Amino acid sequence: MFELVFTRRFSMAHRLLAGESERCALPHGHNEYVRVSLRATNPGVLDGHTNMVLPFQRAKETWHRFIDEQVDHALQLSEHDPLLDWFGRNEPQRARRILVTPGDPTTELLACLLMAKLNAFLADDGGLLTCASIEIEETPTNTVRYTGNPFAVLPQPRPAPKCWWRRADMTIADT
Ligand SMILES: Nc1nc2c(c(=O)[nH]1)N=C([C@H](O)[C@H](O)COP(=O)(O)OP(=O)(O)OP(=O)(O)O)CN2
Repeated sequence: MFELVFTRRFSMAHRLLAGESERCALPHGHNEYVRVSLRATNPGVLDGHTNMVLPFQRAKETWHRFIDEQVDHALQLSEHDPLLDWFGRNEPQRARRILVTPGDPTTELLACLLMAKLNAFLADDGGLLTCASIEIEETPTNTVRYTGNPFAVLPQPRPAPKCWWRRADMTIADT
């Protein structure tokens, strides 16, 4: 079966409060790569004319716009992080650039949130493709890969329509 594989780079900052590492609890940044593999939902044969699963541009346009305009240079914070309140009170304009996660914004969580978001975009575009796997290279030495259904592992803190990763829009938070 064909897979269309697209890679995008983004910069981000986060901190992890619930784990054991004091180092990770201080805000810090990474330049990351996200690589997605897309499969046809109803695979067919090449037609002898266009010979495409789908034009690359159509398959990746909304996704790359989301990564470039919303994820790139966003600060990622847990919805329990007190820094969220600080930004809301002191820099409300910048608070809109915070990607808010259900619990600590680890690479595992981000991979599944982004996969769910991509699948929402693909479903909204006719459901011709679905994301089969995602990889996030957090650092040159650490990569997380997820294959399968992201909802099998994602927390569900609120009803589905109130979770930004389930909506086919450009939101990165629910507040
Ligand atoms: N399972 C996870 N463990 C860790 C995550 C994560 O998302 N999932 N994230 C971090 C921190 O973000 C940390 O900044 C990166 O990890 P670390 O291994 O400390 O990165 P290094 O660049 O220092 O890696 P080296 O290969 O040791 O140079 C921590 N853990």
